[in-house]
Amino acid sequence: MGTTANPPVLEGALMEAPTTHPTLRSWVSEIAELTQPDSIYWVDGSEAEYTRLTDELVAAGTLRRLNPELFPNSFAAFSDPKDVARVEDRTFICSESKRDAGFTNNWMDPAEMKAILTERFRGSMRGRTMYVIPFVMGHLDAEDPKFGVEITDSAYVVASMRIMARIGTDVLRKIEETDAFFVPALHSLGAPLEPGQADVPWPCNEEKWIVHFPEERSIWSYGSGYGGNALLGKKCYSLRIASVMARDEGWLAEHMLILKLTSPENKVYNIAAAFPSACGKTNLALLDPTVEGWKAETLGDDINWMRFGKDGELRGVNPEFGLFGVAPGTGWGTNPNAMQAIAKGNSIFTNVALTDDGGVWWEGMTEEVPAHLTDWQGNDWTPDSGRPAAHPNSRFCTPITQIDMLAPEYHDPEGVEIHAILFGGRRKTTIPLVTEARDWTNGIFMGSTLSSETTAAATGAVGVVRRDPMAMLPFIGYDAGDYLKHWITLSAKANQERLPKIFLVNWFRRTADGGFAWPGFGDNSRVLKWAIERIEGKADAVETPIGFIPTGDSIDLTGLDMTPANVEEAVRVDPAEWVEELKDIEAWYDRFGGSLPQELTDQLAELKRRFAEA
Ligand SMILES: Nc1nc2c(ncn2[C@@H]2O[C@H](COP(=O)(O)OP(=O)(O)OP(=O)(O)O)[C@@H](O)[C@H]2O)c(=O)[nH]1
Ligand SMILES: O=C([O-])CC(=O)C(=O)O
Ligand SMILES: [Mn+2]
Repeated sequence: MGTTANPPVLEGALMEAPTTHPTLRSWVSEIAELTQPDSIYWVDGSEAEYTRLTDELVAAGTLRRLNPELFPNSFAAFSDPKDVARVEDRTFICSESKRDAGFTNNWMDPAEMKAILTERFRGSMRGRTMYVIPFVMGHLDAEDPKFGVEITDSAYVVASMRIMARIGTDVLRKIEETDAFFVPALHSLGAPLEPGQADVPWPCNEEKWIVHFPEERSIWSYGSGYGGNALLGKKCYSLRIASVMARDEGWLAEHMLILKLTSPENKVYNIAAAFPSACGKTNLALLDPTVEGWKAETLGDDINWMRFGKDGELRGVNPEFGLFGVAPGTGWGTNPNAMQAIAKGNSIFTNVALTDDGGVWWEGMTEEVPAHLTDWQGNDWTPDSGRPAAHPNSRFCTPITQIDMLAPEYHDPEGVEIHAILFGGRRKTTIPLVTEARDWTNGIFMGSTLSSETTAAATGAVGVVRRDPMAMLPFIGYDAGDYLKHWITLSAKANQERLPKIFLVNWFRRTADGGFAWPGFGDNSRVLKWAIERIEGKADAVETPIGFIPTGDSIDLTGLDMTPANVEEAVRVDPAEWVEELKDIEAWYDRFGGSLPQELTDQLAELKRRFAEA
C-alpha cells in the first residue's frame, strides 16, 4: 500500500492477504487505495463462508430466507426497480482503436474511459467490505485454465459467483503455482456509505458503466448489482473478453447451450445452439424429450467455448458452474428438469414473487395461479392485479450439478465433439421452424443474419426485431466483421468431413390466429430428431432458396395433436415475407462497412439469385 492516506485496517488486511502473487497483491492494494473500503475479505469459496455471507445478507435485508421445507438453503433477493437487467447502452468495448470495437459496440478511448471510471470508483466502497474472489472459467485442470479475480463490494455478487463459477482457495493456489495470468474484474455498486448512513437492501447507482478493455483483458463494472452486469465471470469475461482471447488464440467463445442426445440406436450427438437472451437456451439445454426412445443430457445452458481438436473435430466445453435462468415460463409442465434442479435448493432467486408459505412463484411456474402473493416489488398481488407478479427477467441461480440429467462429460475439461449447431431466434413470421443450411459457409451466413425480437433480458424496448449475429450482438468483444471472418478462417483449417451440420430454428413462429405454430419445449426433441436424421441421411427435406426444410411427414408427430399440414405451415417459406427479409439483411450487411467477409456478401448474392429464380 503506497500512501499514508490508507486507513490502517487496510494495511493490516493486506498484510494478511493469503497470497504472494505479486500482480494480484499490487492490484488489490491499488484498488483498495482507490475505492477506500472499510475492510478487505479474501473469498475462500467454502460452504461455511457461504452460510456466513448469506446470514449477513438476510440480516441486511438483501436476501429473504425461503421456507426450507419448500426450498432448502435458498434465498430471494429483490433488486432496485431500475436495476433489473443488462444495460447494453451502458456497455463499452474500449479497444485502443475505435475500428476494433466495430459498429455493434459502444466505444470510448481507453485512457479517457479510465479517467472517468477512476473518478467513479474513487471512494466508491467506503463503508463497505471489499471482497476478492479468485475464479476460473472452465475446469481448474484444463490445459490452459482461464483465470479471473473479481473485486466487488457486493456480498450478493460473492454468493452468486459461488454458484455460477469455480471460485476460492484452490483457484488462488493454482494461479500462484503456475504464475498464471488472471483477468482483473473490478465491480462496485457505486453506493458508498457515509458514517452513520443506513444501507438499503439493494444498493446501486443510477449511473452504470459496464466496461471492457480488450487489449489488457480487464473489466470495470460500476453502478449495477444485477446478473450479467455484476457477475463478471459470465457475459463480461466468458463472452466479451473471451471472444477476444479466442480470436487471438484460435478458438471460439460462443453464447450457446450444449445438449447431448442419444438416439434409439445408442448413437450420441452433441448439439450446440446459439439463441439470444431469453430465447430458449436454458429450456433446450434441459430438454425433456417427448419423442420415443431419445435421451437428452445437459452439458451447458449459456456459454460454449469451442476449439478444433487433434483430429480436426470441433469440441465444446461449458465454462460455467451454475444456471442463471429466466424464471417466468419455467414450470413443471414446460421444463420439469429445471424445476427438479431448483427444488433441491441451494439457489438464489432474484425478482420473483413470494408465496404466503415462504416459497417463490413466477408466471408459468404452475398452471394454477396462487390466490395471493407478494410481488417482486413487495406489494400484495392477486390474479386480478393486472400486472406480473415476478419481473419478466426474474432469475433463478442454481448449481448446475443439481441437474439430474447432467451429462458425465460436463466434468471433462476436453469437452465433447459438437455434431450440429443450431442458430435460433424469436420471430413471429418469416423464419421457418427449422431450416438446414446448404453447407458450412451457408450456415455461417445463417448465423450472421440471425434475427430476434428483443426481450426483457436487457433494458430497452421489448419485441423489436433486430439482427443478432450468432446471438452474440451484445457480446462480441471486437469488430463484428472480424468476428465472422474468424469463424470462416478458423474452420477452413478443420477436418471438413467432421464440420457440424448447421440449422436455423424458430420455436416462436405464429399462425394466422396468433397462436404458436409449434408447441415448443419438450416437443422440440422432434425437430432435433429430424436434424439428426438429416445428418444420418435418413429424413426427407424440401430444397428452398434459404435451405432445406422438412416435408410435412418427416417430423415425428406421434402422440401430438398435429398434422403434417401444421408442420408445412410452421416451415413455410413465404416469398412475400422474404422480399422484406432480404431488404433487412441487406441493410444489416451495409452496416459492417468494409469488414464483412467476402464469403458472406457472396452468400447474400446467391440467396437473392435463388429467390429471383424460384
Ligand atoms: N413458446 C416457447 N417458449 C419457449 C420455448 N423455449 C423457451 N421458451 C420461453 O422463452 C423464455 C426464455 O427461455 P430460456 O430458456 O430461459 O432462454 P435463454 O436463452 O436461456 O435466456 P438467457 O438465460 O437470458 O440467455 C422463457 O419464458 C421460456 O418459457 C419454446 O420452445 N417455445
Ligand atoms: O446476463 C444476464 O444478466 C442474464 C443472461 O444470461 C442474459 O441476459 O443473457
Ligand atoms: Mn438461460
